[in-house]
Amino acid sequence: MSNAIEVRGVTKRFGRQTAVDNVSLSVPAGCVFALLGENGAGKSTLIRMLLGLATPDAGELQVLGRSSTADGEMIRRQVGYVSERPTLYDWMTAAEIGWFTAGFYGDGFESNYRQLLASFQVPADRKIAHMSKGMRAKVVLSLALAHRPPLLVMDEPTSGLDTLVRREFLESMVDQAASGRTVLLSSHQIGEVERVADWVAIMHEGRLLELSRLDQMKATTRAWTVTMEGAASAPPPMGGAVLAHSRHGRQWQLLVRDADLDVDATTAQLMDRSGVVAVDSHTPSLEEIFVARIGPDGSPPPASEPEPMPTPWEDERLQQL
Ligand SMILES: Nc1ncnc2c1ncn2[C@@H]1O[C@H](COP(=O)(O)OP(=O)(O)OP(=O)(O)O)[C@@H](O)[C@H]1O
Repeated sequence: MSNAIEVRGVTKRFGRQTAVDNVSLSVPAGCVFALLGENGAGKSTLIRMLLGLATPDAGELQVLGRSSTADGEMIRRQVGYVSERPTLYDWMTAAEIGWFTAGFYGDGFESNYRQLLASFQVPADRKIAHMSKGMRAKVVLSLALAHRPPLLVMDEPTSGLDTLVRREFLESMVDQAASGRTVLLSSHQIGEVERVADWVAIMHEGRLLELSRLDQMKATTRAWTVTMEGAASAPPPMGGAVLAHSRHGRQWQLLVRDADLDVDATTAQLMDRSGVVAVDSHTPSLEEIFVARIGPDGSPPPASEPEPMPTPWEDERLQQL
C-alpha cells in the first residue's frame, strides 16, 4: 500500500505566527482524505506547501513520491488542484477556457474536459460571466480533472455553493476515489465531509489534533449522558479518555475515547454506581467529535488528552490493504 502524500514534521511560520506546527501525516492512495479545521487552522498553508507554492521552515513533504520543495512544478502538473479562490477568465466561454488550458497539458485534455462538462451539464458555449457559482465550480472541477490526475487536491471546493450542488460535488469526490484517484479535501462542511471521507485530520492553530480513519474514530468514541439523583459536582469516572464534559442540571454529558469500548459493560458499571439513575449513549457525529476536540468557541478542550489514534503508517489494518 503506497501513500499519495507524506508529511513529516512540517512547520511554517509567517513572522511570529506559526501557521503549521510540526505536522506529520500520510494520505493513503485511493482514499478521500478530509482536512478539517476552523478558519486560520493552517489547512491552506499545508496544501500550498504540498504543491510547492510555499516553502516549509522545517520538515519534509512528498506528493506522489516527489519532494514538494524540489519538484513543485512537476507535482502541480500531475495533481488536479482546486484552490480556495479559483480565478477564471470571465469573458471566455467554458469551451474556450478548456482550449486555453489544454495548451499546458498533453493530448486528450480537451476531449476529457468536454466530456466532464457534459457530465456536469455545463453548456460549453456559455460565458463564465453568465454562469451561476455552482456552474463555475463545475468548470473548475472539470479543468482540474481533465488531465486525469492520480491526486485531486481541493481547498474548500464547496464554499458558497447551495446544498444540492455541494452534495453533487462531494458525491463526485467519492466516484473519483472509487476509480482509484486520491482526493485531499479541505473543508468547513463537517456534516458533508462525514458522508464522503475515509480519513479525517483535524487541525487547530497549526497543530494536528486528530488523524484517523473516520470509521475507527467513530467506533472508538462514544457520547454518554449520565443522569444523577442530585447535582453531582464531578462527572462519573469513565474508562478511556474524556474528550469533553459538561453538566446540565442533574445530567452529565461526556464524550469519551476508548479503544476497548464495550457499551453494555460500561453502561452496567455506570448504573451500578450510587447516585446514577439513568445512562444513555450514542455514536457521536463527526461534528460532535470536532467540537469536543476544538472546544465550542475555538478554545482548547477542557478534559484529559486522548490516546493518539494510530497513524496511517502504524495502522495494521491499513497496511494489510
Ligand atoms: N501569506 C501569509 N502571510 C501571513 N500570514 C499568513 C499567510 N498565509 C496564511 N497566514 C496565516 O496563517 C494562519 C493559517 O492560515 P491558513 O489560510 O493556512 O488557514 P486555513 O485553515 O486554510 O483557514 P481558512 O479556512 O480560513 O482558509 C492564519 O493565521 C493566517 O492568517
